[in-house]
Amino acid sequence: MATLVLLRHGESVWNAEDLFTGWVDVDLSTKGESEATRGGDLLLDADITPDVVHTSLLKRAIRTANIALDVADLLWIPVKRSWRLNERHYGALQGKNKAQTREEFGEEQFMTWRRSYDTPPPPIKDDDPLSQVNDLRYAELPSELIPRSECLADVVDRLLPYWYDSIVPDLAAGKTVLVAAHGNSLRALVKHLDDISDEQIVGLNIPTGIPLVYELDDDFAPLKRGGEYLDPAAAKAAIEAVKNQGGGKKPAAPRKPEPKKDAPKGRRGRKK
Ligand SMILES: O=C(O)[C@@H](CO)OP(=O)(O)O
Repeated sequence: MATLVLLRHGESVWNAEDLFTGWVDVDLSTKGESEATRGGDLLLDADITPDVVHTSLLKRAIRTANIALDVADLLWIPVKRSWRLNERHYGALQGKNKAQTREEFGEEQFMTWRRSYDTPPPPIKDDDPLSQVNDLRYAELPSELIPRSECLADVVDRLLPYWYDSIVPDLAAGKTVLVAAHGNSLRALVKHLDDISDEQIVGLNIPTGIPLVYELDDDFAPLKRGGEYLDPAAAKAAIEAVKNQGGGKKPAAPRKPEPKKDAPKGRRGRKK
């Protein structure tokens, strides 16, 4: 048996402004820092002591992990970072306001870009100031691996090699693993862990800053599907808030007005 803790970063300054973020490296808001602190408190209260932390290359996840681990006096544990845990690349939508995008393109297109499994937003151009092609932290990645836009299926494809090659070996060694990442990279991981269908994953949202704990069996499958949030009531409310970003399903106020293959099924910790 192994313990896996998933932690979405605390609220970022762009979450607070309702902007599509993706690979843009924005910082935590003050509220996000408090959420990260509470994440650390929740780990302490639950007596969960991570042995190793895996983060993306983006500071909102890195700082969330640091703040939470500092609370637990665990800043010293080994850390591994990978672009494969980054947020979904939001393509040309990066930096755009969600509510305005919804208003401009309509609810259906907005939700297709935001939550459909296999439709990526329009690609970002390489000369766009919000493109990551010239970002130093990806300098060793072949240019074709740097996304210009991603749907969730793309995230599953790029995340799973890291799951198998880096996270599973830590779990197999009996370590309690903390993964500090992002709404959509964690949705991709949860889809894999809980074997959620392409249709069902559309409705799954991950709240900021609340640890989600999975106990895994010897095949790295969850003993309890969906795991357990350390503060279930707060998680429920926060999930609704994520769902409703950009105006959600609420009626609009009167104002101006190629398929990807899913991850192969089977044992979750084994390469197929
Ligand atoms: O903007 C983003 O990068 C993500 C996460 O904040 O947003 P969404 O929940 O709309 O996919």
